[in-house]
Amino acid sequence: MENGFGFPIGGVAAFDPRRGGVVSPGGVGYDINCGVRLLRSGLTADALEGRLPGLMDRLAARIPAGLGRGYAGVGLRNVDIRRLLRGGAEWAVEVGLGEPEDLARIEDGGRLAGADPEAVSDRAIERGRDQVGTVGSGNHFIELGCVDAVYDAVAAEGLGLAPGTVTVLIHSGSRGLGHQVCDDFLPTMDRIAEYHGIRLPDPQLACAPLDTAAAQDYLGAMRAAANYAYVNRQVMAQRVREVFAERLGASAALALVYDVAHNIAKFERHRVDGEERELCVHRKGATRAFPPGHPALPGALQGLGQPVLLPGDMGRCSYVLLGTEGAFAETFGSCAHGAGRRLSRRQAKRAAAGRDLDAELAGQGVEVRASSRATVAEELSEAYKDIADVVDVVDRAGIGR
Ligand SMILES: Nc1nc2c(ncn2[C@@H]2O[C@H](COP(=O)(O)O)[C@@H](O)[C@H]2O)c(=O)[nH]1
Ligand SMILES: [Mn+2]
Ligand SMILES: [Mn+2]
Repeated sequence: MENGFGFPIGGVAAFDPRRGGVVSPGGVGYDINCGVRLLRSGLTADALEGRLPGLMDRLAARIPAGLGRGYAGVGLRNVDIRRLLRGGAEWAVEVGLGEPEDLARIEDGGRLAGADPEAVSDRAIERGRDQVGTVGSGNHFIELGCVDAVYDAVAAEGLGLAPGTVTVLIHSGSRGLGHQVCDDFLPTMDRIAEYHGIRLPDPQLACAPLDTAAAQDYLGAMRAAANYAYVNRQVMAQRVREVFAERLGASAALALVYDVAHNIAKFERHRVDGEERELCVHRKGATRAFPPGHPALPGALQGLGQPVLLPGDMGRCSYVLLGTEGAFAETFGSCAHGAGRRLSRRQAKRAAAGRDLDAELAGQGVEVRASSRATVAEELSEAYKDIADVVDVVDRAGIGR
C-alpha cells in the first residue's frame, strides 16, 4: 500500500450495513471509478512497423489529454448527461459508441445500478460536461503495446492474448465530475461522522452510517460518477477503434478483453465468520479479483476468473492476472491495482532534471506523446516500483495469478 489521503492507496474495507457500517468518500478516492481497460487487436506488433508515430499522432489528435483539457466531440445536453449518469456504458452503446458485446467485458456490465443524477451537483455536471472521452492529466494514459510473455497458455488463449498481439491499455476515470462529487460530500460526511460520535484522526476518513440519507445520497452520486467513468473509457476505446480502422484497416478491429474499476464502493456478498453477508466493499487503488465461477462474470470468463489489469509504468511492462479463490477468501475479492509510486512527483522531476527522457525512452523502444514535458518527468519509469515485484508478491499471496 502507498500513502493516500484518508484511506491508503491499495486499501480495501468492507462494512456491514446491518451492523452500523459506513460509507466513506475517502475510501473510494477523488477519481471515482478510475480504472483500466484492455483491448486486443488481431494484429501482431510487426504490423505496426513504421506506422506507430502516425498512429500515435492521430490518437493524440482525436483524444484530448492534459489537465482540464476538454471536448472530445461528444456534445452533451442536460438530458443526455442524466441518461449517461444512469446508464453508463449501456447508454454509450445505445447511442452508437461501442458494441453490445463490450458490456459483458466491463465490470458491472458498465453500469452501476442505483445511480442518482439528482445527487450530483450542478458544479460537478458542469465540470464533466465536456470531458467525456478525454484522458485527463497525471498518470492517466492510452498505451499501445504487445504481448511480450505468456505465463499460462490456456488462460492467454482464452483471453485472446497470443504472444505478439497488439494491445491498447486505457487508464482514466471520472475526470472533473467525479472529483467534484468527492469534494461535495466530504464536508457533509464530516458533520455526520461528528454527529454520530465517530472520531477521525484524518478529515478525509469522513464517513456516514449506511442507513443515513447522506450515505444514500453519496452512494447515488458516486454510482453516477462511476457510470460517467465507464462511459469515458468506452468513448476513448471507440475513438481508438476508429483510428485503428482508419490507419490499419479492418484487420485491426479491437475487442475488449476487460475493464476494471480501481476506486469504487459497492455492495457484494462475502463470507465473514462463516456467514454470508451483503457488505459495502470500498476499493481505493485496489482491483476486484473475482475467482472462476463467480456469478458476476460473463460465460466466457467463468472458467478463467476475472481479468485483473495491473499497469506497470511508461518504461516497463503491464500484467494481466486472473482473480482467485484466495482473493475471495482473504481480501474481499481484491488485488493490487498497479506498481505504486516509489518517488513523489517532485522527487521524480528532480531525478529527471537535465536528462533527455524522450531519447532514453526511445532507446527502450518506447515513444511518447504527452500534454507536457513535466508530465513525462513526473511519470518517469523509476518513479514507480517494479511491477514484476508487485506481481510476484500478489501471485505468492494467492490473490491473483
Ligand atoms: N502501463 C503503464 N502504467 C502506468 C503508467 N503510469 C502509471 N502507471 C501505473 O498505473 C497505476 C495506477 O495508478 P493510480 O493513479 O490509479 O494509482 C500506477 O500504480 C502505475 O503502476 C504508464 O505510463 N504506463
Ligand atoms: Mn487509477
Ligand atoms: Mn485516476
